[in-house]
Amino acid sequence: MATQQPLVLLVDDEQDLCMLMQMSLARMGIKTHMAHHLEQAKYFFSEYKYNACITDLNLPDGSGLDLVRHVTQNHPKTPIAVLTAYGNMDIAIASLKAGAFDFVSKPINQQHLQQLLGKALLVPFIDSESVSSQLEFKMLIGESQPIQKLRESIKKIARSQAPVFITGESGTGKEVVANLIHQLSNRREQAFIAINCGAISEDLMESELFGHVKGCFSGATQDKQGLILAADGGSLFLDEIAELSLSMQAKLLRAVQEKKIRPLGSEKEIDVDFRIISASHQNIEERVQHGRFRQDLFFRIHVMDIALPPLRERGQDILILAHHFIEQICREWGIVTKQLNNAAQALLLQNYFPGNVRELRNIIERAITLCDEEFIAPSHLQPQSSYTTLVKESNEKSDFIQITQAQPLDAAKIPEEGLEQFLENVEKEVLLTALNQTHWNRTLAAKKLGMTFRSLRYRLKKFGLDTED
Ligand SMILES: Nc1ncnc2c1ncn2[C@@H]1O[C@H](COP(=O)(O)OP(=O)(O)OP(=O)(O)O)[C@@H](O)[C@H]1O
Repeated sequence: MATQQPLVLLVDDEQDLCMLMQMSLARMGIKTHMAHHLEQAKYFFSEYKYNACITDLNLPDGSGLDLVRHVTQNHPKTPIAVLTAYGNMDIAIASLKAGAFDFVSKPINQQHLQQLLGKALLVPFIDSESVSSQLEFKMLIGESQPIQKLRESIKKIARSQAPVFITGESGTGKEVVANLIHQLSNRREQAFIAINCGAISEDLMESELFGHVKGCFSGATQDKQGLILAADGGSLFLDEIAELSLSMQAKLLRAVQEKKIRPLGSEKEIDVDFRIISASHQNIEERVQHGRFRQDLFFRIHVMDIALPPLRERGQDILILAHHFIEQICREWGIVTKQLNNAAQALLLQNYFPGNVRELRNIIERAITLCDEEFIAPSHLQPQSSYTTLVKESNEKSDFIQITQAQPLDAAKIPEEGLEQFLENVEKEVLLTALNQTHWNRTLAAKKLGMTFRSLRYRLKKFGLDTED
């Protein structure tokens, strides 16, 4: 908490309630002002510098939501929380979307109020437009309309404590966005912990997330802190959350709801305060309908949502990102920055990019390796492998398209490359066909191939086709 006595504005037309909150906050050493009308609150904001504000939503001369917007716009450093009628989640969510920090349900629980203020006053929001825009433009490259709109939503979302759910195809930047939300939030001084739930095996998941105590299973030679506890005070990013098993979902729900965890083999529960940001490239609502994702967990993690556009729908961002990656890679490698010639730019603009921004980066990295001249040409822009643009219209000619078909099996002929290699080639072709038919949606591809997502990932890794690393 700030060393100077913090000043908080309480806005409610119920004077008794204001007094009650005033007494409760005074016990925390917090000084308060009271306003009973919207206009009065705005006037106070023009006269004083507040460390936080709590407002009712129904004010005699307007809505508390107006005050949330006013404060978000004009006093971005001040967290503002709203008072809502018990159980009115819709309005609470609308306030969070408008930029509110958090909400407190009436009748007010003193302990909750104090916790909320404690958190609000702990670390101030970034108040300087220039610092926050520097971060936004450095971490999230792109100028297209969807990206400009995204930056606006991220700024509002970063001001709240609410769980965020991010959807988007693989490689669209879900982790980049989750990290940016964290960096712009007042949790930025604590850890941002990212986990890919699809990459950790079921048996290890509980110990990874919740930790374990020494000796609770063979191999547990010492206590281990779980990732949730590592995110204490900060943000936990669960990528591919739909991959969690139902039993892990139940445990996670408890951690999110109760803000407590129990490491494997431990008797003791540990308090933990983390903001959950999750992501999936799958249709999670469909999984809820099919009973494969818990509805109660879905509601908990899905308070604010963000949908990321695929790269192919971001127009000139393809070139902006390509230039960004060229500069970044050439700088890292200590070589003179290269340029894309016109034909190379045109070629990039017509690519489908099933692997989105990650795929673009890989193509650029490879082009820089192949190109000895100053200008990168189409011949340097080799796709990640022969499958990259197979999803493009089949009659559209592109330098990217280099389809190699497995030769049909001639039963009378022994393959020259040997059985192992032959079978591997066939396996690879089948994987690529399934991936292309599903536009690189690995979950659908796995389904088509009658295998689990994990098994598909294992095979893709084996062939170096996993675009996820
Ligand atoms: N807007 C962007 N600006 C700069 N780099 C980006 C942007 N979007 C994505 N990237 C880069 O692309 C790569 C993939 O991004 P990220 O891991 O965030 O995608 P993702 O959607 O989380 O992927 P997955 O679903 O496979 O986990 C990273 O190297 C990231 O830095």
